[in-house]
Amino acid sequence: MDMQARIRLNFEQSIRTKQDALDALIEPIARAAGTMVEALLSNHKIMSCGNGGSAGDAQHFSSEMLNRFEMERPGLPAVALTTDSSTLTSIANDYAYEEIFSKQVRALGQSGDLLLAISTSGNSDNLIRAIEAAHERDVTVIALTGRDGGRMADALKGRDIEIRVPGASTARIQEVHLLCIHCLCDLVDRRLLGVED
Ligand SMILES: O=C(CO)[C@@H](O)[C@H](O)[C@H](O)[C@H](O)COP(=O)(O)O
Ligand SMILES: [Zn+2]
Repeated sequence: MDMQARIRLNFEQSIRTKQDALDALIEPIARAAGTMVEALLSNHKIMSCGNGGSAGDAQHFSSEMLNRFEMERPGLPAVALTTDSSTLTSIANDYAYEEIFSKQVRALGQSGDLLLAISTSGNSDNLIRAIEAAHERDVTVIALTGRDGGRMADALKGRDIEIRVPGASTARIQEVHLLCIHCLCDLVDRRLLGVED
């Protein structure tokens, strides 16, 4: 396959994955946005985490909360657990890589806060541990997953929400995760600012 055909295929697969996800994800995204608005209005914060590209997504989300998305508004309380290299390396070095997020959730998480946990496979151990730590702290989890939801889907409980992208390719799932994150930011802004349409 030549390069141009390959590019066309990537675009087409990305479009198809988004199209397939639309009907399945409208309801959980709306519910997750409602949960975020409720938490933010009660002065709670949103922590976020993920590995690799999903670490970038976690930071993408927190920057749009802390700074702004598309509308002018005060910054909102969010913290990406993926950014402090001293904390990440010391936890991984002294304990285990699996603990890099859970230890931060135990230190920072307070009852009523939220954790946005992002994984395409749903099987990353450090995210499973972060979810367990969130439950210990009465922190509700919003999970962006893919494939069959993996072990993360099984770890969720109570008011937790899973936004599971139907698909098998990590890259394509990540592309839909970013769209979900932008939907969440858009809905949060509109609800907080009272924009009707
Ligand atoms: O961005 C990509 C692939 O597109 C990679 O960096 C990918 O995020 C990494 O392999 C992650 O470790 C995958 O973790 P997960 O999505 O299965 O939790
Ligand atoms: Zn990637």
